[in-house]
Amino acid sequence: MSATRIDGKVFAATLRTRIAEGVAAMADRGITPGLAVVLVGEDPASQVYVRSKGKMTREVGMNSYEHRLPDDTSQGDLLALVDQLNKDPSVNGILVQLPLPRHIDEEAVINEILPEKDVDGFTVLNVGRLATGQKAMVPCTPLGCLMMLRDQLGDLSGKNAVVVGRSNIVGKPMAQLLLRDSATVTIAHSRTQDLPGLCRSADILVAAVGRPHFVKGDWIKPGATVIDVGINRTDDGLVGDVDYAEAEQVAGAITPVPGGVGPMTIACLLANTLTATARANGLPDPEGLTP
Ligand SMILES: Nc1nc2c(c(=O)[nH]1)N[C@@H](CN(C=O)c1ccc(C(=O)N[C@@H](CCC(=O)O)C(=O)O)cc1)CN2
Repeated sequence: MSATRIDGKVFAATLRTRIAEGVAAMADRGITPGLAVVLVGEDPASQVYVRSKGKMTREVGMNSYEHRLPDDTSQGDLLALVDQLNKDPSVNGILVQLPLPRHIDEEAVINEILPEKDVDGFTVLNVGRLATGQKAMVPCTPLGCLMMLRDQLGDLSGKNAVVVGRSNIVGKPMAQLLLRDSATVTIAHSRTQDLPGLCRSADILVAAVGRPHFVKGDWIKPGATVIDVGINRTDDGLVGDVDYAEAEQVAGAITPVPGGVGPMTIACLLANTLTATARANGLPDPEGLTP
């Protein structure tokens, strides 16, 4: 039997409609959320993502501020721009597009962003808040995965979840979010023994390793929900970390690539910007946009 295809494009479009309604409600109070996106260099994929972020920000009624800097921008100049955005009251969210050129210390730049404007949820303070169950800004990709999982499965408590990949951007925060929903969580990585066997124990399998078609059909428990975070550019086009053709024969539900997790990343960035704006203005968190 073929798995249910979890359509991230449709899910993200619905989410953006709700965000636009939240933005309209804020406009009634004279508030317009503002998102600043900083791109350093000319990485082609990053350029596409940043353009798309700007377009969708404007479409939901927010102000979009784009800062495109040359590849040889110094770390000092980038930090100065982040400081300027930190101080700008019209900017509620700041995102520095990753990856940064090699001569720039990514951690230093990210941690320069004020935690309350850190709509990526990458600063040490937000990471710590998420890990300790406090109100945090939550990284966009795992937040999008969580929304799709809850929509698909309802209550996640007691489910066995395996997250393959331990990056700061996806694997670790994904595991924290699943744990917060009382799933039993294992983080797997390159040194994990019997990875196929471990994956076969998962009711929820999240693949975030950055290796094309790494997870095979016979690694999947029949009926499991599979979330594929991979975005790998190959000669055959864009493919995920999961061998979709094999996996859909076994899984209960699965996200495709493209059109699965990817579109949710930008929708959740807008959700976080709305949340940051609400918090900055002493308003309650918008409903359904935070974990
Ligand atoms: N500061 C950040 N940098 C990066 C992040 C991030 O969350 N914050 N994530 C990724 C890139 N990314 C957003 O920035 C992103 C990746 C993919 C998509 C997406 O919609 N993908 C489509 C396919 C699009 C394509 O053809 O490339 C899909 O999967 O359907 C959106 C955003 C790294 N950097």
